[in-house]
Amino acid sequence: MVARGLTRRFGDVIAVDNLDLTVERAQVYGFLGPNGSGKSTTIRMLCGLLLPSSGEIEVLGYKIPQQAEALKRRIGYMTQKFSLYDDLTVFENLDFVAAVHELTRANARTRIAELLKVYWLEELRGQLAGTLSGGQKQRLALAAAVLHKPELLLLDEPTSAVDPQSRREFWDSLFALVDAGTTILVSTHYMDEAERCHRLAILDRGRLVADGAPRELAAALPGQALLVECDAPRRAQSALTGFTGITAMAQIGASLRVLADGGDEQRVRIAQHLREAGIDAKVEPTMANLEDVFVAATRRSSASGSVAEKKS
Ligand SMILES: Nc1ncnc2c1ncn2[C@@H]1O[C@H](COP(=O)(O)OP(=O)(O)OP(=O)(O)O)[C@@H](O)[C@H]1O
Repeated sequence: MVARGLTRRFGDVIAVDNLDLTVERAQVYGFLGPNGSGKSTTIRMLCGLLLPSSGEIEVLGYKIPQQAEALKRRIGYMTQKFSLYDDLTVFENLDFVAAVHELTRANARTRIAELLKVYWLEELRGQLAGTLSGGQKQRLALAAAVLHKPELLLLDEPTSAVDPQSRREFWDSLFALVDAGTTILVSTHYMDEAERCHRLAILDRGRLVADGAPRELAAALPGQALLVECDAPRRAQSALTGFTGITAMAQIGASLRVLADGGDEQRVRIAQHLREAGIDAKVEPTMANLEDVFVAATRRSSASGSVAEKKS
């Protein structure tokens, strides 16, 4: 999948701003971004549900939106909102989806039996979908989305309504699909899910602010992540507020995680500043994680956005 200069405006709002993306086959490609950053709008354009204002998209060899109808037969789409019928049973929902995809009766029965087994739905086959738990609904929705064996699966925040155990099981199912050759595009708010993607695009206010493999992104983080250990992390945080070269701070349990520009001299300056404020603290470098990458990328983008706004 390749997108170049992908842009979508809604009136004055630029929901997606000049996005360039390349997604290889049989990978999980993630979109990570805050609310309103353009994840859903991007996914909807990539699967031909929404027209771009400008830009070019090619998915599985089809030009989108011109050949969107042909593409639709080869993709599956699942959103955070449960979009099946509450008053049909698990089996009836899958049977309905099989009819939409025009499977023969015999093929539908074989495929549904397979899906009920793979997604642990056999015992629930006669239960009304509306009475399923969040995790069960999501397994049913995934079964429905892959019923026609799509080559590409687009998932828009599929795990936002389920517990951590169900999320883990859901991701196991995604990797099983990838092993079978499916390409998966998934948007998420969760850092642990983002870490599991082969590659990741970080969006902020419609713009691509970073992309790459999660580990590469963490390794390429400009500046450094520091851990401040002391008796009074809240006091340390307020002492460091406004300190030049600090991008972000967050209290993690009894310590303070600091994202700072520069190298070791900056770490020493921070330790010195805390000492002068009467706080006895150990300031040590720590491994950057994806949350650091996310915070640094979105802060950088806000800073450049405000410069652009001032200029205009
Ligand atoms: N149909 C629409 N009409 C007008 N504005 C829209 C429409 N769809 C999206 N937007 C706007 O476009 C921007 C991006 O929204 P989008 O839903 O793509 O973000 P998102 O990253 O998926 O957010 P969330 O995580 O909250 O789902 C927002 O400012 C939103 O209000």
